[in-house]
Amino acid sequence: MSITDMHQDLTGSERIAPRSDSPHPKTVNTSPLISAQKLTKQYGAAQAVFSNLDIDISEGETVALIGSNGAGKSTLLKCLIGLLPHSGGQVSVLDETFSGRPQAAQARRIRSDIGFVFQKHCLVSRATALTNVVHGMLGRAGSWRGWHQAIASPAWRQSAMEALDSVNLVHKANERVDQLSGGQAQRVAIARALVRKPKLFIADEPAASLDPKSGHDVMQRFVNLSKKNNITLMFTSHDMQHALQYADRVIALKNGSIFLDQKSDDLTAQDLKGVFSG
Ligand SMILES: Nc1ncnc2c1ncn2[C@@H]1O[C@H](COP(=O)(O)OP(=O)(O)OP(=O)(O)O)[C@@H](O)[C@H]1O
Repeated sequence: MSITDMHQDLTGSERIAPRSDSPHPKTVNTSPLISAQKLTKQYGAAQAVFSNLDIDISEGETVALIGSNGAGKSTLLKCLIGLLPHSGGQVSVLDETFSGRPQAAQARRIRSDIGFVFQKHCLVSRATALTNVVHGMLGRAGSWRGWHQAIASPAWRQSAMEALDSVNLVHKANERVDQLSGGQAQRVAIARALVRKPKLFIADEPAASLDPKSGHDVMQRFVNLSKKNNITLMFTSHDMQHALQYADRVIALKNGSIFLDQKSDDLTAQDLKGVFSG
């Protein structure tokens, strides 16, 4: 369902019921894993993308970041984990606190606790699913062994197989990624992120390239894995159904500010209407 269709469907203050197979209810630990105060980002001399944002994300939460094209979702994700320097304010993430950009050692520590999943899965298409999952270990000590499953340690290969198992793809371990469907490839990308045993998943439009059925399948698996392993998940999405159904909490950016920050269970159609209007 497109955003436009959803807006037409959602009228008044009608509540949006989670699907019966939704991962709700959720238990959420209260210690903040990410905390930003007065976060501001400006590219060069352009108008600030956002200003003075205050955000706290608790350990174990699943958070959807929504907003129109250009609202600043990807920029915010990157600023929150120090991949992009911010222009004002302060960020604490994974026990590292910085203003501007993290120091090199901080950046390494932060990155080592994050599993990334992107819209275009960014896998090596001519390599097997197993080798791609082993690639998740690149950046770890002795990581040259992460270039190919054949030179990976037995422990890493075992972890990679377990990660593939958790996305039900063990039977595809030795198939090249370019022989897999889009949904299967995205599940390999999730396994590659999971094998790092991260504390935080950062996912930019993880289901945007997929058809609706595969998109739901990938999101369902992704959220279930996050909950099972107590991994905090922040994902951006243009799909309101995904945001409502799979996130504990929805944050909407609009005109450089936080337009809405609510538990998904409490969100009404009326709340959502304004995110994309005006
Ligand atoms: N590297 C960059 N240099 C300059 N401006 C940038 C850069 N990256 C993003 N921007 C600008 O920052 C604003 C926010 O972009 P961003 O990609 O964060 O938005 P978004 O909400 O993720 O958009 P979309 O939904 O289209 O992916 C846009 O105006 C964009 O043009």
